[in-house]
Amino acid sequence: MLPRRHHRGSSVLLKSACCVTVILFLVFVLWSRRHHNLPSNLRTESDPQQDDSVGYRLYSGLARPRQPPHLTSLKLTPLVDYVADYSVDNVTQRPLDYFGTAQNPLKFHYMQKGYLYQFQWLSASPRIAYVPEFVSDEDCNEVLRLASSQLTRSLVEGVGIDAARTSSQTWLSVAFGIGKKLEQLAADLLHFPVGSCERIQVLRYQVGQFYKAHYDYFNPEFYGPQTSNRAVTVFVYLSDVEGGHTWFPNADGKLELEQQNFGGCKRGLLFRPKKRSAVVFYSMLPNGTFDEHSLHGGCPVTSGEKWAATLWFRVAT
Ligand SMILES: O=C(O)CCC(=O)C(=O)O
Ligand SMILES: [Fe+2]
Repeated sequence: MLPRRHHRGSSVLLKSACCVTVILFLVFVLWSRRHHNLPSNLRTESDPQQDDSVGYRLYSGLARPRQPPHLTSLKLTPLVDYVADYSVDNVTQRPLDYFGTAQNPLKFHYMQKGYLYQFQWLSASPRIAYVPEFVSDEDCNEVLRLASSQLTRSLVEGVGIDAARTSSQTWLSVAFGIGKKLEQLAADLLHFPVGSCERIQVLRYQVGQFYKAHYDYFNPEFYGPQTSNRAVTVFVYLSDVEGGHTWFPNADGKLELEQQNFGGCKRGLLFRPKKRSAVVFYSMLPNGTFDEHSLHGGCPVTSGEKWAATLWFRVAT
């Protein structure tokens, strides 16, 4: 009898141990599913440790990852220009359908004219990519040196001075010097021809200054017929600052216009200004029409100065 009792006792113990292991395993699976594919710089709204120290922040509610299975092998494999392999986008003349999402960024490196880019596709609607190191520190400083003595209050196109936009700014020619270099870098990245970039806008936001959500594209409904239009914006951060995120409220898939609501900056996708990095976003859909999801703005700066350069690339319409 004794050995049998002993046996029963140890089997109960074994069963409990199994249960505990299964429970621990389930807890681990649930935990890792929640954190799977979330890079350390990306937190969802429900995460109390919201931290965008590396550059961008995601609020929950974005569309599910839309990554074709044949692309999984592309992630983080260096030094290959994958771009050549995929179907072409009418606006950029570059391949389409290689987007990731903010939850699951599609990251790759590629060489372009001697520059090694790390490129991350974060959103398909609107189409947004992030380039963590787009320009050098020296390039940023050179733009600031040239721009800082020439600033005037920013205007809103077709309106003039407006409470929707409170920054200061100046313009850089793309014909020579650092302006030419920036255009060349961005054109190489986008595969747009040099010459399709407008003169470069250099912006300075001081504490409390912002740019309410707007479109870069000139909608012919409001601005009349356009012979060319802004297809894509390369927004380059030239300083580190607190606040001043670039905000895409409709990157959560909902088309709610928030021009009037700067209590916003709490939905969609936000990029923390990080010196040397760039956000690339498209105002046009691949078929050349206007993308309503490309609504974006600059959130108020909370400490320091936000400096940035805007490069708008146009296509004929
Ligand atoms: O300041 C920002 O983050 C956005 C600026 C912008 O949208 C623009 O220059 O068109
Ligand atoms: Fe803009």
